Amino acid sequence: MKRDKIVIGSRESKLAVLQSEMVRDYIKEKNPDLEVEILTMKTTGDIILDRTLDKVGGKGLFVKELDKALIAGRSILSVHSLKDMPMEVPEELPLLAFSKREDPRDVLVLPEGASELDKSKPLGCSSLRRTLQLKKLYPDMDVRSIRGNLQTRLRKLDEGQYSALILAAAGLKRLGLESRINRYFTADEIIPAAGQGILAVQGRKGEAYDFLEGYCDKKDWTAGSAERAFVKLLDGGCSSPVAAHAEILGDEIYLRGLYYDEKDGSYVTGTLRGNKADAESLGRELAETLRKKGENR
Ligand SMILES: NCc1[nH]cc(CCC(=O)O)c1CC(=O)O
Repeated sequence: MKRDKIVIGSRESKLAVLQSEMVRDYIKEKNPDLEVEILTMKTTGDIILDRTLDKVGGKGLFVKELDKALIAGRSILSVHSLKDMPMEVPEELPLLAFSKREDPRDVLVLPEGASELDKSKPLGCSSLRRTLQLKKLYPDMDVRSIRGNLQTRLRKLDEGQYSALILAAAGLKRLGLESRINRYFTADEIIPAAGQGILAVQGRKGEAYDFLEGYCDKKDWTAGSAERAFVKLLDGGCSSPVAAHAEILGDEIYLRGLYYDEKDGSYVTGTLRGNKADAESLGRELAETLRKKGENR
C-alpha cells in the first residue's frame, strides 16, 4: 500500500520537536509526495519534575507514552534521544535506525554574562553519572540536582541559583545555543551516557519503512549498539549512572565504560579496543571486566 501521510510521535519539549523535525525533513526530502506530521505528547519524565530521575525510578520514563501511540496506530514512528531509550525495547516496537551522531561530549555552561566559575555556588546537573564524575574534576564544589527541559534549566542557571550546569553538547548545538558552552569535557573526563548525541527512530513490527531508506548511519549504529550492549549487561537504564562511549576508527572500535557499584557508591572505568564487527560482544566484554574489577577492589 502506498501511503500519502505518516505521523511521527515526539515528546513536546523544544529539543524533542526539533529532533523529530530533523527526521521529518530527511523523510520529506527523500519522499516529496509524502505528508509528514509530528504528534507531540508529554511523558512521565516531563511531568514529574520535583525528583531526580534515579528517585522517580523505573525505566523508559521518556518513552512509554510514545510507545502507546505507536501501538495504537496514532503514529508510525517515534523519534527519541537514544540515551533516553531503555536497553530493552518491546519486541513489537523495534529500533529501525540511528542518526549520525551529534557531538557526544558533556559541557559546562555558565550563567549569562559570567566569564568564570563561581565556586561558592553549586554545579547543577541531572544525573548521577555526571555527579559522580564531576566530584573528581571539581572536588571542592557542591553538586546539586536540577530537572526540567533545557530551557527551564538554563533559566534557573541565569537566575543565579547555580555556578554552572553540565549538559550534553548535542542538545545545545541543535538548539543553536553552542555559544553558551564554556568548556568541553573530553570523553575521558566525563564518559558520556550510552547513545548520547544519537537520535533513535523506532517503529512498529510488520510495517514497511521504505521512506526511511538511507537514514541510518552505519558507523553510529555500530557505536550506539556497542554502548547499549555494555549498559544492558550491567542492567542500567536511563537513570542509572552507567556510562559508555564508543569511537569507530577505521575498522577498529574503541570503547570506554563506567561501572557503578550501588553497594558502596564507588565506580570504576576502563577501555577496550577491538574489531568493529564485534561491537556488541566487546561492549559486553568490557562490562564483565569492569564488574569484576569493581567487585575485586
Ligand atoms: N536527559 C535529557 C536529554 N536527553 C538527550 C539530551 C541531549 C541530546 C542527546 O544526547 O542526543 C538531553 C539533555 C542533556 O542531557 O543535557
